Amino acid sequence: MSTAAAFRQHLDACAEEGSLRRLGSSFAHFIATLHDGPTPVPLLLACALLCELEGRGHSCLDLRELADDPCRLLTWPIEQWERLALAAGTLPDCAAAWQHALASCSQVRLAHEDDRHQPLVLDGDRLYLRRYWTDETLVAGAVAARAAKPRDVDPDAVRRWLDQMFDPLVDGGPDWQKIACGVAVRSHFSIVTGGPGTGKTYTVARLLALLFALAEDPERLRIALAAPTGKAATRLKQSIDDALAGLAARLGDSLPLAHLAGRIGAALTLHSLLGARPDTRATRHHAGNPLDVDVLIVDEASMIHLGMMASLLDALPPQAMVILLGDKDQLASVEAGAVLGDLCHRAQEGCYTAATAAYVARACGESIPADMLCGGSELAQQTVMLRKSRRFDGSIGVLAGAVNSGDVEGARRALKGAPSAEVHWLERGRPDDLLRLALEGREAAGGFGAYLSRLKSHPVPGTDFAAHAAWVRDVLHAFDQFRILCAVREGDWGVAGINRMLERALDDEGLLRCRGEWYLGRPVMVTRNDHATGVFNGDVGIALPDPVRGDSLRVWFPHGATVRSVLASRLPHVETAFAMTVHKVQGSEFQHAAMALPPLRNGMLSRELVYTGITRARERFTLVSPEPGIFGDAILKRTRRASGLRARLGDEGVALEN
Ligand SMILES: Nc1ncnc2c1ncn2[C@@H]1O[C@H](COP(=O)(O)OP(=O)(O)OP(=O)(O)O)[C@@H](O)[C@H]1O
Repeated sequence: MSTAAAFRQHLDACAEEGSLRRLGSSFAHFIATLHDGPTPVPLLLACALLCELEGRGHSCLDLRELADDPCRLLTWPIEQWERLALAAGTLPDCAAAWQHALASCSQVRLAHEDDRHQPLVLDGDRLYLRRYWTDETLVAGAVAARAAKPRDVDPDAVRRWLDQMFDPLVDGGPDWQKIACGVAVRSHFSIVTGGPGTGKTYTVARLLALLFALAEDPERLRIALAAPTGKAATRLKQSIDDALAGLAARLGDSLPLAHLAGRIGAALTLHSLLGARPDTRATRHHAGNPLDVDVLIVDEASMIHLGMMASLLDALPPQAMVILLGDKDQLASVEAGAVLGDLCHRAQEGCYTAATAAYVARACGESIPADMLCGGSELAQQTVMLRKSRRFDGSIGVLAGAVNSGDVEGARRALKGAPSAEVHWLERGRPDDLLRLALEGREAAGGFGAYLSRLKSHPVPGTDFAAHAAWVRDVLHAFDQFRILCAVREGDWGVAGINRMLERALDDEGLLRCRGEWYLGRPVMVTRNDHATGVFNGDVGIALPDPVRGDSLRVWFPHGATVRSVLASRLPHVETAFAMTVHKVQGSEFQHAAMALPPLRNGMLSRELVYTGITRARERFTLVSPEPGIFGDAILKRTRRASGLRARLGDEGVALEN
């Protein structure tokens, strides 16, 4: 048997025992079928590792890191790597040698060469699956071009309006919200990033008002609002409507803002905006059939994966401006890429040029601190980080800040609040503690108490539709007061186990009759997009009676200011949602969030995951963990995702910590 064939068998064995993704060994086999003669072993290994890392969200294989520190790259123990390396025989010993070994393979395209539809692309010391290289190239190109493409604005007019919209800061400047508006309005691409409650939507509402004020014909300005999930889209629209209503009152007759704001349609999910087609990556809107918009605002941009960002930018007409809103420190998308994190890589430092500072001084009346004038890419000039939280000025904010900066001791101190405090830690907790929190809360009518009591007051069948819809809205709202957030899916501390435990307890206590698959009050999360019923992955609804036929259960979902429903039996792809993974609650907030960390160190635990979980809590946050050390370990571990976006945008900066 040739060395290549023997190595392929070894990859199969690794897939069989679960140490490598099965897709990785299958892809290596596929590549071998395209090769005349025995396939070079480094190519087979690179294919398997590329797929392995793609499954963990990386967009490419970093050959430099593979050569220098494969265990760090793969987060494998040394023995696991050595076993694979031994089976591979002699491997290239540096990034240049890896490049050389791969560049001669016919299945690998060199980025600067003509495309012959090879499945792999080698770009410097990064190896890509073709699709990710194409997406990354498109995103980098579109972002750089749009950020550099100026809009024709009069800085003095911008200043006049901004001064009307913002009060001078009492605690000193700079007013980053004002700067964000001034900067965004001058180009076709911008980012407003900031933690929860820093005023991203407050700011973007002012930006919209500014655009109306500066437009020659504001009546014709086409504005679209979008977010990755239905829930985030609904929140965006609600927050923007509220902020515009407040601003309209402030601006009075100087701008017919209430009238203009009324013309902004509902916020859509990105899937709906782009016209995603079932079971394909194709969308109705693309460069050949662009979106019909002048201004696109996209919230919760940290959840957008590379492929989606590529589709979004491809579908934007050249004259449209796009503004991304999001928290760069939150968990990245489930799928490959950490696009917002990459684009905002230097947002903390600012990296503004003297020209930006001069524009900001004139258009916003603000001065950028000297230590932020280190110069940077066109994108850096269009990126503004909001730094002051208006919502989290108490313990939740202190905790989130400590976690975000990797300050384990500070985070531990912040967590040690009393049971009645905003933040509380059940060290050496057990799954039963989650049960108690869910059923009793930390105070009267906490946990799911409000939700369970609203459920009981359901109208009799045949009541008018409006009363039924009001009750459904009330139940959905009450359900959002509390949620259990899990880091993992499996085991006693995973969503499946905790949901089962809760259903049993609710049934035992006679609070819900959790018998069979569907029961009245079952909260569910959709796990797959279904165009036929119009529900999307991540949508959360509750099984409640039909308004007419009381014995038939429908699942009710929030739908803008109203509700919509689907017959429960038409929703095969759902799971119970008393407990949800932190990934799935991104874009949502709860009055009280209780986060469960599992007892074992797990690849899923990271600083971003803990930070995202904490910042889902509006008023109360409880951490339940059986092993105190896990929390500290988690916040010291940063998510690392290989990508070439930073380098392409000229914002590489410092290397990522582990
Ligand atoms: N400059 C300001 N002056 C007064 N209130 C403000 C200001 N900025 C924000 N707020 C208020 O702070 C709260 C949070 O603002 P906003 O919802 O815009 O934050 P956000 O960053 O979008 O939050 P999230 O990430 O949770 O969506 C809102 O009640 C908003 O009205």
